[in-house]
Amino acid sequence: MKIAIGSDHAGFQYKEAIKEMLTGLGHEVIDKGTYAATPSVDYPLFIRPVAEAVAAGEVERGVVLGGSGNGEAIAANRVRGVRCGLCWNEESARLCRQHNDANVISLGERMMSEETALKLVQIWLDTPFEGGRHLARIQELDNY
Ligand SMILES: O=C(CO)[C@H](O)[C@H](O)COP(=O)(O)O
Repeated sequence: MKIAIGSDHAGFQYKEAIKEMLTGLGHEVIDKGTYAATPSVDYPLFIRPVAEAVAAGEVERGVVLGGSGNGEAIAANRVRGVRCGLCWNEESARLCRQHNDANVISLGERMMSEETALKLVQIWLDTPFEGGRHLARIQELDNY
């Protein structure tokens, strides 16, 4: 799968770890930055390109990271066609695929261990969308 990834300074360390894991699993990863833990940078500048790549179909999925993941999810969801879920545990990662067909995941590096972050990305990648009653709901997001 082709996956775009981006973070600010606060998500940089996990971005690198997730990138390594995804590459090891055979995915093609497009890194939209930031490219170092310092200096401090503004997350919209690095998250927006991930979301736009997903919306344009250049990649199938996107991973965004920051300190909390909140602003990163907000930034990604400003792009039409993006459904970004902020995830904090295994169930939230599973549900954002099953119910929301989330094409972008947002994680907070200051909120969880690196091991958890890697696990949540794996779950989000492996879990299919349920469809059914959830299909009309996600369609209404764009049709409203
Ligand atoms: O999670 C974030 C936005 O939601 C940012 O990573 C966080 O706000 C950065 O904080 P600081 O400038 O204090 O390092």
